[in-house]
Amino acid sequence: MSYALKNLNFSIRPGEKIGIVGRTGAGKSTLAKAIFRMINEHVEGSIEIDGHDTANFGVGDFRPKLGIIPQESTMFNGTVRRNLDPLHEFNIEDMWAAMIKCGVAELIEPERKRKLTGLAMESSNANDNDGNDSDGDGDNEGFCDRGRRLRWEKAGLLMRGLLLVFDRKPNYDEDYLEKVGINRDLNPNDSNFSSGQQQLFSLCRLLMRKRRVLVLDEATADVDLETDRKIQELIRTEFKDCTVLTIAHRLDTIMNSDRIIVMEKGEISEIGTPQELIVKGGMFAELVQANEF
Ligand SMILES: Nc1ncnc2c1ncn2[C@@H]1O[C@H](COP(=O)(O)OP(=O)(O)OP(=O)(O)O)[C@@H](O)[C@H]1O
Repeated sequence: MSYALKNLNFSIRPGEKIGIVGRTGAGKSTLAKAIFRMINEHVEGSIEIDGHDTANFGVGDFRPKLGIIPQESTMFNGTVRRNLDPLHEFNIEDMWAAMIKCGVAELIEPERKRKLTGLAMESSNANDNDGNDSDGDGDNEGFCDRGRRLRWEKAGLLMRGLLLVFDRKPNYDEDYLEKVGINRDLNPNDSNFSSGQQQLFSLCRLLMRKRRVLVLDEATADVDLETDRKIQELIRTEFKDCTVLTIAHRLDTIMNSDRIIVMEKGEISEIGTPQELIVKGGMFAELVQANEF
């Protein structure tokens, strides 16, 4: 029998960021599936997490500790909200915070940025309606109100600035989110979202759930370079304590990894830091030189 994976023997330290590369059919996705025990037949050897052989656990015991963004991101029939939280595990605030971080919020509410900066204007207009010289006696009450209004506006802007600096979000309520479309129905069969945008949804799901081991299988293959960079930065900050295995087709995506695994015909042909592998002059160095990603 010919095996899709063979002679694999390696350890990954807690919190390590591992990039996995290799040519098509080298066994990268099979490795990810093996970690998740999505392959159970014809398996020899063992995979241990925290010193425990995963074969001794029920899948339900350890899968909640793992997270994966597969090559093909999936959208379900149902609302945006159901797509992110099918089991109703999260409150709306946490969901919205994750959506903002991943850029999903802007997909369902394209005018989000404008609204954030425009709110001060709205509050100013609201004051105009009920604050200006309301008794009509022509005294300088309007002037006083204007001064007060300006102070409120400044305080509002300052508050918004602080919220942004500390990465907090304004208090969005259900009505507001209903209006921007969190309960909008998505039909996976129509072209509501591009495949890159669907990958952002998958990332969002992952961000809401704290997993200790993550596997990203070409998770950003369909997003543009700029978005990919932002996502990698997000992964570095949000998942800094997690062990992350990133299968990538783009050099940029994995160049900041702690170590790189190069797969070839189901085996590990090279393993080491990116610098070590470049100096070594093997397949990884060739891929870098040819920029073959
Ligand atoms: N379910 C399966 N049954 C039999 N062979 C399989 C199965 N899944 C994958 N293989 C084979 O295992 C090998 C590795 O496939 P795998 O999808 O892991 O490669 P990969 O490195 O992820 O490729 P790609 O970059 O194209 O996604 C291939 O030869 C493939 O044909």
